[in-house]
Amino acid sequence: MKANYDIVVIGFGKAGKTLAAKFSKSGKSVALVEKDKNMYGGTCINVGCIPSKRLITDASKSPNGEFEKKAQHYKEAVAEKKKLTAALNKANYDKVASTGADIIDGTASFKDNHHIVVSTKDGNIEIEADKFIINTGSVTVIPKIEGADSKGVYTSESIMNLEELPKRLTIVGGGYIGLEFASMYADFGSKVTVVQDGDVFLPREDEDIAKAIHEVLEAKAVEIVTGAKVTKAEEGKLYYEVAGETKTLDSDAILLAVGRRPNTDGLGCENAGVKLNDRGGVVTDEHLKTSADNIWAAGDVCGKLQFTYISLDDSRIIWDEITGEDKRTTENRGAFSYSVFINPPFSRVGMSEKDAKAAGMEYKVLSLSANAIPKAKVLRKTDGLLKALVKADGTILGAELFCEESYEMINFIKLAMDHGIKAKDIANFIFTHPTMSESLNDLFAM
Ligand SMILES: Cc1cc2nc3c(=O)[nH]c(=O)nc-3n(C[C@H](O)[C@H](O)[C@H](O)COP(=O)(O)OP(=O)(O)OC[C@H]3O[C@@H](n4cnc5c(N)ncnc54)[C@H](O)[C@@H]3O)c2cc1C
Ligand SMILES: NC(=O)c1ccc[n+]([C@@H]2O[C@H](COP(=O)([O-])OP(=O)(O)OC[C@H]3O[C@@H](n4cnc5c(N)ncnc54)[C@H](O)[C@@H]3O)[C@@H](O)[C@H]2O)c1
Repeated sequence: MKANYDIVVIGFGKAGKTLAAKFSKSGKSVALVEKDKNMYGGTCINVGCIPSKRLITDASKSPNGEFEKKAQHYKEAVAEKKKLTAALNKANYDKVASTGADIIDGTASFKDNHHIVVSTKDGNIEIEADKFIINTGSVTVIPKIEGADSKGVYTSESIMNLEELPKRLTIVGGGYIGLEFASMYADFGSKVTVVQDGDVFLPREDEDIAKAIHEVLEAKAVEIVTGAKVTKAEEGKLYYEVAGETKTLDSDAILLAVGRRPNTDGLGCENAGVKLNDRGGVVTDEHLKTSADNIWAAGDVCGKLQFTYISLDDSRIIWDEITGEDKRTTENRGAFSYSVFINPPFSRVGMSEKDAKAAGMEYKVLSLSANAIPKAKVLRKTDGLLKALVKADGTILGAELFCEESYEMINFIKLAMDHGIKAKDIANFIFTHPTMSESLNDLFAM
């Protein structure tokens, strides 16, 4: 380890590991500082996307019959998930280390805009660098309620290590994590209740889509309570108020899923002239440069979109800026897409009908029931609804796909939108058969 580097990356997230490896391969001297050995590779592979999607996959294979059989299947799934994350953690470490970058185990804090102090198990070390990249991710928001840290209350991270399948699970929050875990634990065999603060279920989505998702969750016996003010958690009991009445929910586990906030605690940004917004996110320009001229920030820590693929794209933007190519920015990366991995998955790109109405745009809605798709019948997955929004000239404004394999199909539509491909081109595109994507022929027929 040296005391001086060209580039120091703080945090082993998606952007951080990508940039550390690329800059190191290009001949720069690079150090990557990570505070937790269990987090080599970041949130996604250790405690986020990959373990949750592995468990979601295994949940869909839960055996029929008595709860004990389901609980055993769940226990095995958790054990398998641990093996997968351990293997990925090692592979991520090896991949970066093999480029010659130094990986430093410790917690970094800025001393000024050219120096950090790293607190390691052997004491503090000071490191100087020409440039810094902040990639410290986000942390779970713990709501300010009595008993939030009591026994039986979990975060997404800790519940994925719980080996006993809860018979009854209460989830606070009906966002991405809340709904994915609701669908997953219901598939594993838990009786799930989701308690959320707002009055409207899935307020970001169109009403018909939210209704279709609600119905599918209800069919799995997931109960959704809206407009609730959660007040206390105690010995598995969740206390909340709805319409002025105090209610109690008994459960074997409570999952807190009310959001994640940028992780800038103790980073000493103020010492380096790096401005934060009122939610603690690092403020950047469209090149992801912070208010300090030699410091960039990528991923969840910016407090905007919290997705692995956005962190990866942030790495492209920073690479372009530092290497002088200056091509990609946060303004030109195209339509924003996402998938919620419930069963069936919901995926969206671009505008919803709600968005188009609010923007006062002229649009036409194209829709299709998942039940009309031959491949959906083959897969025995006929629940769902597909919607697309187009202008009169066939320009695609957005799509909302609630159907099996939508997480693959949505990427095709983003590509079409980013490259100005029109509805008629998709309506006449030759898809292989039988596939879920071929339904886009019918969906986009105007
Ligand atoms: C349960 C769950 C499921 C998810 N599912 C999906 C999904 O399906 N698809 C998707 O795209 N996204 C998903 N996400 C979101 C996704 O995981 C994050 O957006 C992404 O991992 C953020 O990556 P990042 O590059 O910002 O940083 P991270 O991967 O969070 O890495 C930050 C790293 O910085 C380290 N660190 C923090 N502070 C310091 C410091 N001071 N010094 C040194 N090291 C430090 C941390 O230990 C951590 O390893 C999910 C998240 C969760 C929690
Ligand atoms: N498939 C994916 O891409 C995926 C999956 C999981 C997580 N993520 C990322 O992780 C982030 C965090 O996920 P999340 O689900 O924790 O956050 P979220 O912001 O998506 O949802 C939080 C939910 O909690 C509700 N809420 C807030 N405070 C509450 C309270 N006191 N009581 C009851 N409900 C309350 C909100 O109304 C909202 O519905 C997401 O924003 C997303 O970017 C992505």
